[in-house]
Amino acid sequence: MDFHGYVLVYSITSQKSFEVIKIIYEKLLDVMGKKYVPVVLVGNKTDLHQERMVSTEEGRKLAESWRAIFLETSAKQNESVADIFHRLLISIESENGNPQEKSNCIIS
Ligand SMILES: Nc1nc2c(ncn2[C@@H]2O[C@H](COP(=O)(O)OP(=O)(O)OP(=O)(O)O)[C@@H](O)[C@H]2O)c(=O)[nH]1
Repeated sequence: MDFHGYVLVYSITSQKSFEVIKIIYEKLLDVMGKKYVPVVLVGNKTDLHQERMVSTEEGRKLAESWRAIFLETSAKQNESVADIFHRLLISIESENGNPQEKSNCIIS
């Protein structure tokens, strides 16, 4: 099977999940033998903002260091979930050298 991009999700309420996602990313690059892979980094569970352990800034900085897209979501409240896949597809298209406007992939 051919993989083109990845969605890596951590919980904003868990520092451990944030650390684990870094390890997963490194292993991913290692296995694929690449220096770059299209990734959307997702901080999930924004509805639990009172239990937040990972700041938005930390997530954003990590994504920047990977040249990844960064989003915070609440799967529970279905907030920005469709956006994850839309933006991943744009990132994959761009990696493949296809400009966004030429894409005929539609997500609804
Ligand atoms: N409040 C809240 N809970 C969520 C959200 N997304 C998932 N959960 C809950 O988090 C728990 C773990 O969700 P899973 O989908 O099983 O995620 P997982 O990565 O397989 O979790 P683990 O197996 O615990 O590592 C479940 O109880 C979900 O209902 C969210 O956006 N907000």
